[in-house]
Amino acid sequence: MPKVLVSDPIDQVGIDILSQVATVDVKTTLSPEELIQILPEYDAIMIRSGTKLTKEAIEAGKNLKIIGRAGVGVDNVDVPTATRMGIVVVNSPEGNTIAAAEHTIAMMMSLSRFIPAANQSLKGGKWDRKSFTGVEVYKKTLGILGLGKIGSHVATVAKALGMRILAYDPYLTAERAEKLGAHLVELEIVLREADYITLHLPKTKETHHLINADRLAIMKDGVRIINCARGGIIDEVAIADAIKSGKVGGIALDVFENEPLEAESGLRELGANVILTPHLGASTEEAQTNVAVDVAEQIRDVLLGLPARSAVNIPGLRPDVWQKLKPYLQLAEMLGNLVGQLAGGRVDTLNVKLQGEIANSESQPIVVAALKGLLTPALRERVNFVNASIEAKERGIHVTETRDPSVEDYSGSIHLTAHGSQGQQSVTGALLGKSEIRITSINDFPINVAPTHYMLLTLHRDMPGIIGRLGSLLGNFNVNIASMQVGRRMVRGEAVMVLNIDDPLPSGLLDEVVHIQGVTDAFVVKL
Ligand SMILES: NC(=O)c1ccc[n+]([C@@H]2O[C@H](COP(=O)([O-])OP(=O)(O)OC[C@H]3O[C@@H](n4cnc5c(N)ncnc54)[C@H](O)[C@@H]3O)[C@@H](O)[C@H]2O)c1
Ligand SMILES: O=C(O)[C@H](O)COP(=O)(O)O
Repeated sequence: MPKVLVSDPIDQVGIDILSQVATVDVKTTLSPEELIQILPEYDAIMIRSGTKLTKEAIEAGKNLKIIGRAGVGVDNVDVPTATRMGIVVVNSPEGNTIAAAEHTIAMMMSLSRFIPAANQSLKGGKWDRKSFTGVEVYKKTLGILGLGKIGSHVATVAKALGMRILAYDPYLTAERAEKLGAHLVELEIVLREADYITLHLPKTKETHHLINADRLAIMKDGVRIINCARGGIIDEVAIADAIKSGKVGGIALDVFENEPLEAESGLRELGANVILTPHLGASTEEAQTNVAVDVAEQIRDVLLGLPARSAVNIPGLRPDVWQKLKPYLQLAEMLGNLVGQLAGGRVDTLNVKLQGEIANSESQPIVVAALKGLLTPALRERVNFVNASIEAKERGIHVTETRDPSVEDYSGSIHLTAHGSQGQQSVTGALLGKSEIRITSINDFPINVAPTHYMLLTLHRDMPGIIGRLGSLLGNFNVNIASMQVGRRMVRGEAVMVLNIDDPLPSGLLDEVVHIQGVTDAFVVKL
């Protein structure tokens, strides 16, 4: 049974799903060193934001097949290292959207009405009404930085509260923003005009300290800022100074540059207009059930050899799409392997052409499967669907894609052309029925061959006696021929012959095959 480590608190429903297929160890208090020590034992790990999967930790996880993040942000996972090691990284992109958006609205209302401070005062024995006169959000301007899933829900709710919404998101269309009742504008306009600013961006190099002293300076006096996205998008020193100077009227932070927030952090010292929560955005019963089910199901599926639906480092496939594509993925992988072996030396370019009904399908998984096949002779089990593209890129293999829905020889077919140090080779394959794989052309010679483990291919002149001479040669070396096919474009012209053989070709025999009169080239293929 595979082993799964759960290293952050995850809803029991997720553990139950994992237990269907794996031995599950829940260890939520591991130090980074302890994690590195035990990670080699595990096939999968399920985490939240608490566990840091650094390069060193992932490299220690020699047997890891999948990292499951029960939540959205994968900034605590070194995804490039996981990808290079062929480890799928999955998350739950939508499971906690509503929870995080509602926490944001709660933060905005709490900032406006001093609810946490008033509560603390009352419980401290006071009846102080004067200190806690708030402001209304109605008719105020809310600036949303990042109008993705959470930002969009915040916009919808804020609109219903009567707010004017400005949004900054360079990757979004103005039409999408308008549909949400938001005006898409430049960052500077949001900063200058908003009464409230809320962040819903990923943490990236560009968003690091997006809110810094210079940007705080151009904001409206008394602006209130909410960050339920990621620590580090706001410069914490700059914002603390802006609170102290009165430039900023209030801040509500759920996330911090360092988590857990240091005991001695200056943020803890600030007054009633500063609200801090310990990364609670996703902490609702509903969200925790959603993300646990979402991610545990993906870990279970990957351990069973099925695809993940929301992988961040390979194209995720819905089960129905995967069912349809699966035989084509096998076909593409076989063809990639075949064309790579025919090409022999270094391959510089691979063209993947999708023909017939498959031409309108999602191409990326098929391209990845072809690359996996192409690289398998060199990399063996080191290459998989996760790292095939990156391995190909690192080897300088340029991939092009074309589509031709008009090809009707078979319902759907895949044509691969490899250019490399030893010239150009091409192969085509199709499905017979729903899933039987056939090689249907080699270097544009039409054939119809079911691929087998060992094959011998010749390029030769179509002339009497050549098949007999090849048959006798193999017979003399005790190589059994299972089937044979010849493909030619014209009588007595160039031809290709494919022999399915039961045994590997003895060493040295290929040279003798090439020396048969009329044979111009020969290849041994092992699939
Ligand atoms: N506090 C929590 O517990 C909690 C819970 C869930 C998500 N999150 C965090 O909230 C953030 C948003 O999550 P989401 O699910 O809405 O993500 P999302 O991917 O749906 O939305 C992010 C949006 O940010 C935009 N964006 C990216 N780079 C940008 C840039 N440089 N400037 C402006 N916009 C940019 C994208 O175009 C996208 O529309 C993430 O950082 C996520 O990790 C926090
Ligand atoms: O990115 C997320 O999903 C949130 O930050 C939630 O993090 P958590 O799973 O640690 O609550």
